[in-house]
Amino acid sequence: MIRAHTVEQVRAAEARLLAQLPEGALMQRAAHGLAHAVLDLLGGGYGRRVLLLVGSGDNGGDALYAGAVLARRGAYVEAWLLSDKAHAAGVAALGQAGGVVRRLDTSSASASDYPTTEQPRSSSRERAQRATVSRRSDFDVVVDGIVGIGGRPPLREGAAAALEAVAGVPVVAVDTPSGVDVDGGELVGPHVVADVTVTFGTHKVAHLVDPASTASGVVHLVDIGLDLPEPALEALQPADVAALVPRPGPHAQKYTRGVVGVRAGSAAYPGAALLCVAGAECGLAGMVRYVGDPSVADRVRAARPEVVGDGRVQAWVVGSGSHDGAEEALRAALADDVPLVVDADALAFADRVGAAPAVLTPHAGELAAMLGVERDEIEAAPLRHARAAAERYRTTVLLKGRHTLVAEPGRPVRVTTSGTPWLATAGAGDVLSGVIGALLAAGLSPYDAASVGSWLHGAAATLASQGGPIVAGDAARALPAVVATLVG
Ligand SMILES: NC(=O)C1=CN([C@@H]2O[C@H](COP(=O)(O)OP(=O)(O)OC[C@H]3O[C@@H](n4cnc5c(N)ncnc54)[C@H](O)[C@@H]3O)[C@@H](O)[C@H]2O)[C@@H](O)CC1
Ligand SMILES: Nc1ncnc2c1ncn2[C@@H]1O[C@H](COP(=O)(O)OP(=O)(O)O)[C@@H](O)[C@H]1O
Ligand SMILES: [K+]
Repeated sequence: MIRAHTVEQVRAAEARLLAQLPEGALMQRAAHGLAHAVLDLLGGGYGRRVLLLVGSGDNGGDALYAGAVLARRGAYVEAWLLSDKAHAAGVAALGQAGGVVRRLDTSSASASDYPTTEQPRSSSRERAQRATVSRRSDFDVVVDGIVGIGGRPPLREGAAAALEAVAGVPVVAVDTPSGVDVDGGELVGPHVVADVTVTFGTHKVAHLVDPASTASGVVHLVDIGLDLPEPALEALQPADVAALVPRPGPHAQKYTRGVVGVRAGSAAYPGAALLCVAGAECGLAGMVRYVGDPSVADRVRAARPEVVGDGRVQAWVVGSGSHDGAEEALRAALADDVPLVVDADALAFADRVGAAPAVLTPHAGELAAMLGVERDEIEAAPLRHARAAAERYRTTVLLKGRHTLVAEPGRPVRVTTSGTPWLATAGAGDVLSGVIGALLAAGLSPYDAASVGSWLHGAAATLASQGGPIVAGDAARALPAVVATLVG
């Protein structure tokens, strides 16, 4: 499991640890982890050219101490101090290791004000090294130590101008890309876009949740020994999914494995019925029933001979492509008093679900309609809105997107990091609702069914895609192979 904690949780854990350790020990752990990640990225230290952007807090301290390690490994390291309050001991350490420190006046900053070739007092060895640093774009890497968990977004003007001055150089962010909303994962103004983020102790919400996660690049976690409580957010990993995926026991029967019923599709959208059934037929439940318009039911049975008609089920999937039959389909499903997946057209009636165990599966547009806000507000703050919807409906809400979120009152939000943008294709959501229904029928809780189903759906898309285009049915067909690799 990958876990992410809030700034407040990290600070509390850090305070407990600091009380037991010699002064500065924690920052040294962080700085060494950071330096080694930069060395890995650069393939070594000698002859490499590193620029540190240093803010006023401990985030800058981490960058400066890491810079000292890199300088001792033979790198040319230059620090631009963006504040006159930069970490004093870190500045001294970098100087002693042979690094170059520049104090910048960020009050009048524009990108063109930043240093290019001219260098301050220096030894001949330093001058010789620096001769290779002829243009600002000649740095091999920028280490973003502007702000970490102490930052309040957006980035201040001076820091933003410094960034602009080195645009195009790969960036390693210290702890978080500076300027992002660390706990909310929102982007509210200028911020760093990192290639790699080296974080400490635990992931932060912004590393996993969109839109901020797109600014984090590859996230590398350095263990600094924090003892942490239940996280704010978690991302299932293959081993977690494998532990949760239902398997038939030696004496399994189709009924003990669970029966999933599908009330989806309509004469207007027969394909939704086929795709939802294809997801439900991933093999994780014992049987699939289909109930709907007779012409659609004929097509489902023709395509899928295993599918049977109405009868007892352990879970219903309702709404994908149901069109104007959604309200009636939801009413009929609710009458059975079993867990259900409420998708697409049925989401307009989500209030009727009441206390029934359920997974609501909106995309951003559907959630916008449910909450009475604009779609772009959901896209700018998916975590906030997924949580709000889970509270409003008192149930499990799965908000679809690049990093799908599963929110349930009182539980860490689960974020799906499997998948590929090729999955953004018509009907993919219908397949997802079917898979989640199968997992509910097999006995998983709504929270586990939603997060495991979403992970499998993303992994199946990646497997089917192989880096190229797919249609929704391709993801459905790849589901059994994904499950096989997990449980095999
Ligand atoms: N908490 C922990 O467990 C650890 C923290 N460490 C480092 O310490 C960092 C936190 O340090 P601090 O609490 O000193 O805070 P930061 O260094 O993250 O930032 C605080 C400083 O940045 C300035 N600032 C705030 N918003 C800004 C903005 N939008 N633009 C420019 N400047 C802004 C503030 O004036 C403040 O002085 C972590 O992110 C991490 O890098 C590590 O050294 C080790 C362990
Ligand atoms: N950029 C993306 N990267 C990865 N997955 C995506 C992306 N955009 C959408 N998806 C996934 O594709 C599916 C689309 O579902 P949905 O929007 O309901 O489409 P439809 O209504 O056509 O079935 C969801 O599972 C969603 O998480
Ligand atoms: K940073």
